[in-house]
Amino acid sequence: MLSYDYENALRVGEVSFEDINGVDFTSAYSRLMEKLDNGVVGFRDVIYNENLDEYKFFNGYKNVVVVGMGGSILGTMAIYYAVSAFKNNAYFIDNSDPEKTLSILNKIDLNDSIIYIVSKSGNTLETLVNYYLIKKKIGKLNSFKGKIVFITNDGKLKREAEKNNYEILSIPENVPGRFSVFTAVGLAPLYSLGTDISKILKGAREMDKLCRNEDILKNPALLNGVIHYLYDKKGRDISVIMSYIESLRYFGEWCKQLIGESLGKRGEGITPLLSIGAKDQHSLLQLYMDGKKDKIITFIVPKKYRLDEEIVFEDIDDKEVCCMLSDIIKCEQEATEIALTNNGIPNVKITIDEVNEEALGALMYMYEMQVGFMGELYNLNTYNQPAVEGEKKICWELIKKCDRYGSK
Ligand SMILES: O=P(O)(O)OC[C@H]1O[C@](O)(CO)[C@@H](O)[C@@H]1O
Repeated sequence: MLSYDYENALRVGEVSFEDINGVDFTSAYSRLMEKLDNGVVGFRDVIYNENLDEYKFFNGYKNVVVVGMGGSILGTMAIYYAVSAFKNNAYFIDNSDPEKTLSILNKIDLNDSIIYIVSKSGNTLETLVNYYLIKKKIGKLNSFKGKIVFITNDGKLKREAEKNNYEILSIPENVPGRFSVFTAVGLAPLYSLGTDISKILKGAREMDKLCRNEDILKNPALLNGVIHYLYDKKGRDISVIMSYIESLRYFGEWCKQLIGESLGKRGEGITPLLSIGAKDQHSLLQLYMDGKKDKIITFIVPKKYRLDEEIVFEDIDDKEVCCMLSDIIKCEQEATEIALTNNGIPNVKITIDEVNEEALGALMYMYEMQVGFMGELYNLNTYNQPAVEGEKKICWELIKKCDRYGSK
C-alpha cells in the first residue's frame, strides 16, 4: 500500500537517530490521540463513516462543476487529478480569476452539470461571487435541468441554499477545512466524478492502523513529522515534496495548504515547496544540490505506472537500449536520490504501489496525521488560521468601494 524510507535522512544531513530519541514524541503522540479520542478534532472519526449514501447524488451528468477555495476544493482536485487523470469531465472553479472562471462557464452546458458549491464558513468571497456568477448564467437559461448541491455549514451561502431549497450537505464542525477531504467536501463531488469513495476511506483506515502505532519506526506519520521537525530546528525549514508522477501535482497543492496553514504560526512552521520529477531536475535540482542548506526532500514514487510501454532508442554512445518508459523515470528518481545523498542532502521516500483511490486515501491521511503530530511538537493550534482574517476584512472593505451603483 505505502512504504516509507527514512535512512537517507539519518545517514546524511544534520539529524541523527539519537536526535530522534531526544524528542518527546511520546507526549506529542498522546496529546494528538487525546484530541482525536475526545472529538476536539474530528478528521479521524470521519474516515470511519459507514453511511456514504448521503454523498451519492445522481452522477449521470456530463459535467461536474466544483466551486470552492482552499480545503474546500484542493482535496477533491488532488484525488480527481490523481485517480481520474485520464477523464475530463471535472471543472474546478477555485479562484477569482475571471479568465479561468468564464472560460469554463462559457464552454460547458450547465443543464448537463451537477454543481457543488463548497464553503464550510459559507462566507468565502471567491466562492460567493463564483456562485452568483453561476446563478446569473443559470438565470439566462430557459430552464435549468442541472443540479446544485451546497456543502456548507453557515453564513451567506447557507442562507442562500435554504432560500432556494438547494440540496445541502454539512461538514462536522470539528473538522477544519484543510482536513475535510474525507467528509462530504471531497466525497460527494468525487462520487459524482466516478471515484470509488469507499476505497479512498479504506486506504485512510489502513494508514490509521499504522498511525496508531506508538513505535515510531512503524508509524510513518509520526516519524516523518519528527524528522521534518528536527530538520527545521537544524535550519532545514523548507520541505520539498517531489512527486515522480504528474498526476500527484494537485496532491502537492493540497499538502501545501495543509502544512503551511496548519504550522505557519508564531514565527514557526516549515515551508512546503512542490516539485514534479523528473522535470524539476532540470529547473530546481541545482538549487537542491548546491544552494542553501535549508531543504529536506521527500520523494513520492509509484512502483507501477498505470500506462507504460516498451521503448527502443539509441543512447548517447549510439548503443541501442530497450526498456519500459517507466524505467526511464524510475532511473531518474534513483539517480537524483543518490546524487542528493552523496551531496549530504537529507531525503526521505514514500513509495505507493500505484496511484489509485486507496493510495491517495492512505497518503492524504498520513499527511493529516503527520501535521497533527507536528502541531503537538510545535505546541501550537494546528487547526485554526487566524492570520488570514485580516486580509479578508480589508478585502471586503475594498469590495464595497467597487460597487458601481453606490448602493452602500
Ligand atoms: O471552506 P471555506 O469556509 O470557504 O474556507 C475556504 C478556505 O479559506 C480558509 O479559511 C483560509 O482563508 C481555509 O482555511 C479554508 O480551507
